[in-house]
Amino acid sequence: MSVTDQAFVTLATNDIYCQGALVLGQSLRRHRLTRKLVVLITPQVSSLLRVILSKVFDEVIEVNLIDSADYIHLAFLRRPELGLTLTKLHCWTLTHYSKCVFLDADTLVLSNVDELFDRGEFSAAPDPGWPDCFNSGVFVFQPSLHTHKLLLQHAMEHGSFDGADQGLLNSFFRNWSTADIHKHLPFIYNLSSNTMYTYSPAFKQFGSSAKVVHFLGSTKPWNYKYNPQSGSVLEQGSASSSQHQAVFLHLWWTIYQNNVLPLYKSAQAGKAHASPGHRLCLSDVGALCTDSVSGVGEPCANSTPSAGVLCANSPLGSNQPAQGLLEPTQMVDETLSLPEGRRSEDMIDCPEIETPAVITCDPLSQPSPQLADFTETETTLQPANKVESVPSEETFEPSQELPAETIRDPSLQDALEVDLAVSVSQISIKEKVKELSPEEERRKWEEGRIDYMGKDAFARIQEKLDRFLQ
Ligand SMILES: O=c1ccn([C@@H]2O[C@H](COP(=O)(O)OP(=O)(O)O[C@H]3O[C@H](CO)[C@@H](O)[C@H](O)[C@H]3O)[C@@H](O)[C@H]2O)c(=O)[nH]1
Ligand SMILES: [Mn+2]
Repeated sequence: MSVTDQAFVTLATNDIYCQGALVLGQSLRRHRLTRKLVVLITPQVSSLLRVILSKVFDEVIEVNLIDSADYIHLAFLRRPELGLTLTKLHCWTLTHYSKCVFLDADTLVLSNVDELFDRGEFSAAPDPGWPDCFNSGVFVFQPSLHTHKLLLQHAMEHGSFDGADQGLLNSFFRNWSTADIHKHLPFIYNLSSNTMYTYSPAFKQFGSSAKVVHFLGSTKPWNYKYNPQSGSVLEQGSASSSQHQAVFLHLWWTIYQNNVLPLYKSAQAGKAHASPGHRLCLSDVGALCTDSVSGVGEPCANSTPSAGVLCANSPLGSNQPAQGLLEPTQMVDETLSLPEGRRSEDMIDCPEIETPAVITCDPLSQPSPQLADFTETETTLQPANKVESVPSEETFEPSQELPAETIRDPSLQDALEVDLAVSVSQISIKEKVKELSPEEERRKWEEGRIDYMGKDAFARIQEKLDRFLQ
């Protein structure tokens, strides 16, 4: 039974978080999806990723952070650090749905969660760090322009105690912890991956019923690398993960490999029809690199969104699935349900992306991956080269208050585009290193945005000086 006036909603403000949104979308499709799938994006998201998102989501809706005509703009001028926060709040504008479930792009759905739609606004699960507050990574809400307006007003008047949406929503829905126990979602609907090992016995007892896992915190699944041959997730740097978490990380990467990467391939196949500016290639060394011309910083109205991409400024009224320009070509398992109008015969294999014949650890093929006996999994975690890890500077750190002078208008933030490196033995998702013009470099320095760990590191500067002095 399909319910067209209810939806699962997520948010991705850049191409890196889009990877998470794609895995989340595909994980929802694996479990008898009966609601619409919606992703909110901002202008920073490249046109290539818009096309790919439109293959998984029924609606790809661009929301603009800055709208000079309304009070959001004014709010931003005063409280720019709430940028991402307010973007999440835009989900209340989806008034063509009667009820929605918001899921962070760093969540992964493990089984059908339709029963969440039986709950009312505002339902959420306790935050593991402070259980009298809810975690805003999974919540049930009722779209309403009135609530949206009240939330923005609240943001302007009171700010947010953690500088982000979770603090704001907790102070707005302040009686959540006491008023109605039905609005407390069980923890299994938002199982934070980093708490699994802080209370292991509980995880052992209840972990098998987990329905949504949340990779909360600064290290996201896409910060790891994956060896498709051995089925191992390669850990980066000093970040450690528990054996429990390893199973979920492995599941994330398996979905990424099987259900997301082929979408890039099909985008390549159809690029002749897509807007110019995309580049998707397999280099000599077997790396799959993506390139695109994104409408960075362009206002919604002036940009030319890809087919299937709606603008928040445009009338929202269509319940039609967003149809991309390209034929859907997904390499998925039979249980995966496709959006309306998409035929499973369209699925093709992806020969260039070399996948191993045997994946040694495939939790998807097990009856219940989350039930797996962890001592039996072959998932291994190995340290990976830290230099190649995704820089974490753009990662959302809720507790981290940025000094005011380094905060910029979020609509002007650099687009975070991805470099996918896919070889027989390794898949990695990296932020694309962009060559900046000397003017851009200078602007970055003047704004205090100095890459101390990277190209502006003292050792690099010294190298340059040495070369100059030779
Ligand atoms: O650059 C970014 C950062 C975040 N997001 C979106 O915002 C969500 C929240 O960010 P995330 O990095 O997932 O934050 P968490 O590590 O989960 O931290 C906690 O704190 C955040 C700020 O209060 C809340 O939004 C989260 O729900 C809460 O779990 C993401 O999942 C995305 O959907 C982006 O699209 N781009
Ligand atoms: Mn999150």
